[in-house]
Amino acid sequence: MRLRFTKMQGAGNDFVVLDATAAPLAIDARQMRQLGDRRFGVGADQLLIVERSATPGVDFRYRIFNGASGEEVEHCGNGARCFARYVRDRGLIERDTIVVETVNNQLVLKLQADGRVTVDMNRPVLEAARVPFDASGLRPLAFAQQWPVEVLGRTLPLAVLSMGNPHAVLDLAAIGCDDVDRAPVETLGPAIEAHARFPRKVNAGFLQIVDRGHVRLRVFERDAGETLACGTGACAAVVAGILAGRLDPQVDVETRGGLLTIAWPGGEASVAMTGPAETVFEGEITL
Ligand SMILES: N[C@@H](CCC[C@H](N)C(=O)O)C(=O)O
Repeated sequence: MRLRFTKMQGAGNDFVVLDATAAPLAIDARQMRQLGDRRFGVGADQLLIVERSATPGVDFRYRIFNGASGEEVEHCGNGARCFARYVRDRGLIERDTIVVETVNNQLVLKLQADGRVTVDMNRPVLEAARVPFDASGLRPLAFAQQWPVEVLGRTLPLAVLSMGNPHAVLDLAAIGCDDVDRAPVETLGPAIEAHARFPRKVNAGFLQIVDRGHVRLRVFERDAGETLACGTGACAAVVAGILAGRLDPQVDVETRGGLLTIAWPGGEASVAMTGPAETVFEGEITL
């Protein structure tokens, strides 16, 4: 099968985007992995399939797959911004405000005059069971979403929450690390990702708080390894920092691939994420 694709990136988190708005696309997990493969395919952290939506008031549906596993996932913040740029640049919609549904959510996206995209990421889910996180036998730490979790022989205070997909955030101050570049992402990342308390695995965030409005973040993503940025991970880290009383309601998140701005007033309010989204190249591949 020959397939046209668009390669995009949002803060260095990269995507292969496929257009299924005119006709359905039948791609299996093996073909997904081939598209995601950086040597035998195009190469991407995630693959996005754009479809029309049948739901009244919703413009599109977009599906997200991790490139390394070919598994479908619930949410992708950087992907959402690239999706918005994609449908607008291709003339699939004329409006600057777009409503899209994912497998478990509806999102509202807004293209800004400066080229960035703002996504209403909905409210964070803090109930452990809904992350999902198995908290049996554990007592929460000072904040309801923070749990003492045994990882590689040490107890880590992990903030556990869902942004539609599962996240565990480690404030590096808790392990005496003051520079995210020296965080033990390669060792703790895979151990947290596959920890038995997360039945659907988890994205592991490593947070350095610079000041109340500025953090640095690395994320070891579920089924993707460390990426240059993770949009849902940035939202999860800021929510965790705000709930811990360590961050203001608006925070600049410095990732290895670029800057994301996250705002959350707290409570039942939505998290807003603003950041870049760009097309890198287009092409055709035989699968
Ligand atoms: N890069 C993403 C998240 C992609 C999905 C994640 N790996 C998962 O399995 O949940 C983002 O920008 O949010």
